[in-house]
Order: sequence, then C-alpha cells, then structure tokens
Amino acid sequence: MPGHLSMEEVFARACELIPGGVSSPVRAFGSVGGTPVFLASAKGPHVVDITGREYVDLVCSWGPALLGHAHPEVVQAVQDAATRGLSFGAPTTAEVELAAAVKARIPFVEKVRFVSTGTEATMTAIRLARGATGRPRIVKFAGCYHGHSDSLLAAAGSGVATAGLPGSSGVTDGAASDTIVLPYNDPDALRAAFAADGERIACVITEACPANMGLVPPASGFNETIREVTREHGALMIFDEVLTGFRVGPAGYWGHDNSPDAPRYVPDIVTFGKVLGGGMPLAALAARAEIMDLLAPLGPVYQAGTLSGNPLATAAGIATLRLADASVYARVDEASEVLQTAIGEALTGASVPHVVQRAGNLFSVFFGEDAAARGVRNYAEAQAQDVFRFAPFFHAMLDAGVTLPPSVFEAWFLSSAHDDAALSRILDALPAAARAAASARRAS
Ligand SMILES: Cc1ncc(COP(=O)(O)O)c(C=O)c1O
Ligand SMILES: N[C@H](C=O)CCC(=O)O
Repeated sequence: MPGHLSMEEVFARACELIPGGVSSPVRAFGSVGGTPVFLASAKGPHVVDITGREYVDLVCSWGPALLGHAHPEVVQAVQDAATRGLSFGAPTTAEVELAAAVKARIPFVEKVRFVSTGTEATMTAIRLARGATGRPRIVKFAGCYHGHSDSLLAAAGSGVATAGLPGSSGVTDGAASDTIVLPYNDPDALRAAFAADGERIACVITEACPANMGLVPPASGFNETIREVTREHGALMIFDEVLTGFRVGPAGYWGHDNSPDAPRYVPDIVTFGKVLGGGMPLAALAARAEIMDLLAPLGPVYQAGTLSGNPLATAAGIATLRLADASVYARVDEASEVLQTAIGEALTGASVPHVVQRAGNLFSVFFGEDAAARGVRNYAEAQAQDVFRFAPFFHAMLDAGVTLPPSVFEAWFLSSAHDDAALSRILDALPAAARAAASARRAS
C-alpha cells in the first residue's frame, strides 16, 4: 500500500478487503470506537504504528510477548530455524525438546501434542475427553473463552463478550446442544448439573483463571470443587491455560495456585498456547500418557495438522521457555504490581469507583460501585459494570501513547521488557485517563 496513507485511509481500504478490516474481531475497536491502530513493528515494551508513532504496549500480542516484543534471542532462534526450512510435515527433534521443556515445568504432564492455535488445543481436548469417556456432553462457564470452535462459543468471553453476543450464528443446535453453560464460581450450579446429567457429561472445561471477561479469579476452593465433582462422576477436568500458561508463573496458573510437590488439585488435560510459541502460531494439549495415547496414531481420537509442531514456532517456543527464568517472572510481577497500584491511585484520585482484580501479574480493571464494593465473581457481574467508562479511559491512554486491549473484558499484559522508563510513561498517562473515565456518562 502507498506509504503516505493516513490510518483512517488504511482502515477504509482494509474494510473493503477484510471483514471489519481485521483478522480477529477483538482488534476492531468495536466497543471503544475510533480507528484501530495499524502496527508496523514492535520491540521490547513498544509497538510502532504505520505513521512511525511509538506506544508503550500493554497488549503484548494478547499474551505471547512475555519477554517483550522481538526478543533478540527468540528472533535469532527463528531465523536459524528458517534457514533450515520453513515446514517439513515430518517429526523434528525440536518438538521433542519443547515437549520435554513443558513436562519439566508441569509435573502432571506426561505427553504433549502440538497444534497451531489455542482454539485447536481446546477443541481437541474436548474431543479427547469425549473419546475417553464415551459421553457427549460438556460443561463450560459463562464468560470463559476457549477459542472459536462450535461447541465452546456459547456465552463466551473475549470478543464475543465485547460485542455483547450470546454466542455465534452458524453454530447448529446439534453442535451447541451438548454444551451446558454454568455461572462461574458457583459450586452449587456445578453440583446440580452433575446431579441432573452426570452420566452423560464428558468433561468440565474451565479457564485456569478466567481472563476473558476481565480478570475473575476462581473463588477459594472452586477449582478443587471442579476436580472433586468431575472425579466423583467419572468426567474429566480440562484446565485451559492458553492465556495463563507460562505467563503468571513458570508452571502457569496451576503452579501459581498449587505447590508442585503437594498440589491441591491436578486436572486431567491442560491446554497451552500464546507464551508457548513466543509469538509464533503454536499451542498444545497435554495430559498423562493414558489419556494422550488415545490420540491418533495410537488411539481412536483423530487429530492432525499440516503445520502442527512447525519448526519456526517450536524454535521460538524453546527459546522463550529457556529465557523465561525466575528473574523474568520477578520483573513482570514487579512491573505489574507497580502498575496495578498506580491504576488504583489514579482512579481513586478521580473518584471513579472501580476494582483492580488480579492473578499474579495478570490483571484487569472493572468500573462501577457494585464492582468496587464486592468484586466481580462471574460473567453477569462483569457485564453489569460501568462499561461506558472504559472507552474514554482507553482513548486517553492511547492519546498519551499507551496501547491497552481495546475492550474492558480483556486482561492487560506486561512483559519483562517493561522497564522503568516504559512504566513511567504509563504512570504519567493514568491521571488524565482516570479523569476521562470520571467524566464519562452512561448513554441514555
Ligand atoms: C483461555 C483461552 N483459551 C483459548 C484461546 C484461543 O486461542 P487462539 O486465539 O490461539 O485460538 C484463548 C485466546 O484466544 C484464550 O484466552
Ligand atoms: N482474548 C483473546 C485471547 O485471549 C484475544 C485474542 C483474539 O481473539 O484475537
């Protein structure tokens, strides 16, 4: 495209050629208004748009950029892999090495199957649970997002929540009718669903810590209850760590919430994506061997992928996990702590009722009196917040050179490259953004 076009002109051209001008709906600024920022490059804590303007980035590619954008050693690993070939459609030692790195971090994992997206990982995990149990039905929680496969789109978080949709057109009744949607953090609803239909339920799939309706941590004991109830009824527990895995800590949310030597709960199947591929298209499902060996070619549950375990993606994943040591998590945690405190102070200073909810270094902000008074525990409460305060807050941050996820239902992401200078720029932008949120009015 000609280099002199404005952002608006590029977006208009994109809209002519691509639905909504974007390749994934959450990028479209649908709930905040305005023109999406088209990016040209990214490095460390920064992204640069097509006009050359630099921003401090709190999207981090929606999670993968734990080490910051374009970490030199990750880029080098990908470049080296590229010189050896882009895709073979054959097994590689890199897959074996990466599977071993995953297993080393998550003790209950015995085998790993690599796929290209989180959607594929959760879709395959569901099929595997159905194959393992011979049962048709699945339980998911309202507000959790597990990618865009048919059976998992009901009451989904992320872009579905942002657009205020109940699910998706194009999903047949047949595909959706075996999905039972329950309120999150409600053990009684879970027990009641199993009491009513337990013999037909193959699995419960849950985000390890939901981050796609905003950040809604599991209430104390909720993940344990899912474990107990599924075990009692012979169903499997699928722990979706696509977003949290290798990000909230070396062993994901599970490691953050459990002592590896004496875990309080161990899921049956776990899914990964995002950080696992270090910015390249890579995801995985993993479990004990007895379950994983039901997958083809050993077992009857079919799953495949031309680009699965792609050599560039596995190279990026190996480099990322090698580099993501204790000091990386310490820095992300520290930067996140500083930012969470500053957000709270800025919003309180501007008299904006809010709550910052967190799980380690992952967090989001909910606006509103109710949210501030009792926290947000489920999707209904997340939807009831003062959504209208987010758009002005978002745009004030953007004007000041800080990119936030363009939806109040998404978590904010930091990286170990967010140094003090980057943090200062964010902190400097907060008071004006808080004032913008304070002066926002609900649409009548
Ligand atoms: C928890 C969770 N599961 C699954 C997915 C789907 O992953 P992908 O977008 O790579 O298909 C996402 C994000 O998109 C996610 O946050
Ligand atoms: N919330 C999603 C992932 O976690 C956002 C990514 C996308 O759907 O494009």
